[in-house]
Amino acid sequence: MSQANSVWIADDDRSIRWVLEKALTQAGIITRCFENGDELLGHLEGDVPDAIISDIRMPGIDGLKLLSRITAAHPGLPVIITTAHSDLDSAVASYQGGAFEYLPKPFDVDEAVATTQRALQHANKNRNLLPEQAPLEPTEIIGEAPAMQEVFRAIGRLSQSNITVLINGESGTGKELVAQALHRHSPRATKPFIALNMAAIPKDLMESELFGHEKGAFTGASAQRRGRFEQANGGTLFLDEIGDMPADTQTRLLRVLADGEFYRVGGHTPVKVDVRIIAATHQNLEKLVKNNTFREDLFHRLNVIRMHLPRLSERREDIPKLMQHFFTRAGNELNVEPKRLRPETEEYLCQMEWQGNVRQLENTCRWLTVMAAGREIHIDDLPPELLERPQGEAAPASNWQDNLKRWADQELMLGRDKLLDRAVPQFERIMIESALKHTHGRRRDAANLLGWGRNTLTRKIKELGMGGDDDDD
Ligand SMILES: Nc1ncnc2c1ncn2[C@@H]1O[C@H](COP(=O)(O)OP(=O)(O)OP(=O)(O)O)[C@@H](O)[C@H]1O
Repeated sequence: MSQANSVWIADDDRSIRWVLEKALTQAGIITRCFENGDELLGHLEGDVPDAIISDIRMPGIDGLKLLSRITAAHPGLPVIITTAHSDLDSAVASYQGGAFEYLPKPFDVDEAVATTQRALQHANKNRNLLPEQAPLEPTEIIGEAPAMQEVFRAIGRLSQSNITVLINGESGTGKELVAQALHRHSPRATKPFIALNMAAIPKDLMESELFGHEKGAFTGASAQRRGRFEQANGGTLFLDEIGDMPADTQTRLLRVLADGEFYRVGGHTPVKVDVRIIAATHQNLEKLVKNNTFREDLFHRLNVIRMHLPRLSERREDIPKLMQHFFTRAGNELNVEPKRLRPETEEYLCQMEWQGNVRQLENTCRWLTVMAAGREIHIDDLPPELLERPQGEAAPASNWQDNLKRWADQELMLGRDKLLDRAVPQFERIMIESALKHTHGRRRDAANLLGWGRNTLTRKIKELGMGGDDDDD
């Protein structure tokens, strides 16, 4: 099979085109230059190179649009984006659009050549891809919030490495999605990505699940079985909820990481593997180490690069886009037109807590796609559990004004009126109850604490139907 060796360059700057062409030709790469993206696109209809280098800003179609057109028409064709604005946004956008790499300008010529060579190697690998190991279906990661951009940047930076990564974040924040992206953008992309959730496997089966077993190793082991480590050989093993891994398994895992080999359960021959580990947890591993439930040495092995995924309520600005994305997906899956949110519904959903994070949001969109009658989603269409405060969720005492505001907004959005008629009596009732509790039922003292006269308090108690005899003083 021929080696990938041709690169197309789109840049409106003549000197850049010249420098790149010269350096790449010297490195034995066949180049072709275009002054802008439109010209390059035009030629793509007749011929396809092995890699593309494109500037981000050009007259006509810009580099990012060009990138999305190319990846749509030729998935797997590596595109390197060069940018004079090595700012976050463009880097993130190029990652999201599927750039192979971004080169901030002014770039070092040797670096540009090395990056191009890597892109060509990648193209070679894709060509030689074994049909049995299809690459993962890429799932777009939505995120414009600064913390998510930080995550994209890290994925970009780590894209050529095999380094161990530890991802922290609550359940449903997208840890597995990020682990997949790390894999897809790594030199192991064409090898397996195996995900395993420690919390979901019974303790006694964990070792056999990870390391496999020999025939007869235990009752029920009727045949030899390869474990996840062997399945992931050459690729990535994603260990979710690593904090739930039992102590014995932690010890074995540590040994595999140190030696690159292990024994199947009941086996005597070591099995060699080359596996990249990405671990994730919603727990505070440092705390588990302090409590002696997690091995400190294992923690240090895993904690090489740390990534944090914020709760959805800490990146509310992403909610509208995420919902749009999930509606489109659910619409496609169910073969119906994607639902749309009315502005007040969107506003209402944006201020919710989303304890289950992105997963809960995704499930809600799927539910709405099935259940909502019309194309537009009204607040009334929302599932009942979203219209009430979840059970057991107490309003934080220090921030009652925010909660009150949220309540008022919610009532108004639901089309209710005469809010004060309900809110003021409730407010007074709470104040009176607290004051009376504090004074063990002595009304005179309670009235003082509240700043009312004694008679006012008595009247209010009567009006509010709070009952009880005038018991005191
Ligand atoms: N930023 C995002 N953009 C698009 N989809 C997302 C995003 N984050 C999460 N999702 C989707 O939300 C769901 C939950 O994500 P994922 O399984 O990666 O979370 P997790 O943190 O690994 O959860 P758990 O710890 O409970 O396994 C998945 O269907 C995933 O595709």
